[in-house]
Amino acid sequence: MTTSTTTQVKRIDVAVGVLRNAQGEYLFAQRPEGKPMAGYWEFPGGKVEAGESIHDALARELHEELGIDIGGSTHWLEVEHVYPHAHVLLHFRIITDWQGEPHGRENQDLHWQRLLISADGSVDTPSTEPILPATVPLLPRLAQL
Ligand SMILES: Nc1nc2c([nH]c(=O)n2[C@@H]2O[C@H](COP(=O)(O)OP(=O)(O)OP(=O)(O)O)[C@@H](O)[C@H]2O)c(=O)[nH]1
Ligand SMILES: [Mg+2]
Repeated sequence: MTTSTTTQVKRIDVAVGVLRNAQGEYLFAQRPEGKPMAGYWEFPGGKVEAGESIHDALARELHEELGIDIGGSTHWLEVEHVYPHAHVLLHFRIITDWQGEPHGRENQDLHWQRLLISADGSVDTPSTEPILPATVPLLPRLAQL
């Protein structure tokens, strides 16, 4: 029996795919109804299952969510974030090589967006607002790659 009154939420590993096309645009997806933080935009991806590598989880998630098959993926960075609904460790990987045309297989809207840095150093993403809070601070770094 536990005597603690605090709720310990287990940290979840999430594989996140940063898809960049030949025009230098990045793919965003809108979280569908029924998921936590529905309506927020994100990079596609999802939870890593037991025994999976991050790359394998990403390949599976992008097939499930977008109907594409990725070639390689390159580690970019990791970010930890605590939401009311979850404590996540996000593993971002960059992908430039895939087969198939991404389409929303879970009724999510998709949008390819160029990342332009504005005068104050932030990135304008007018077509994909709001973006998940843990992902927003990474956009200026991505725009400079
Ligand atoms: N895919 C993705 N998830 C992100 C990003 N930023 C961020 O904080 N997250 C968080 O990471 C978690 C991703 O889990 P998910 O609910 O999408 O997982 P999933 O695709 O396996 O969904 P499912 O469990 O409904 O099948 C969420 O808590 C989400 O808020 C991001 O840019 N992309
Ligand atoms: Mg997902």
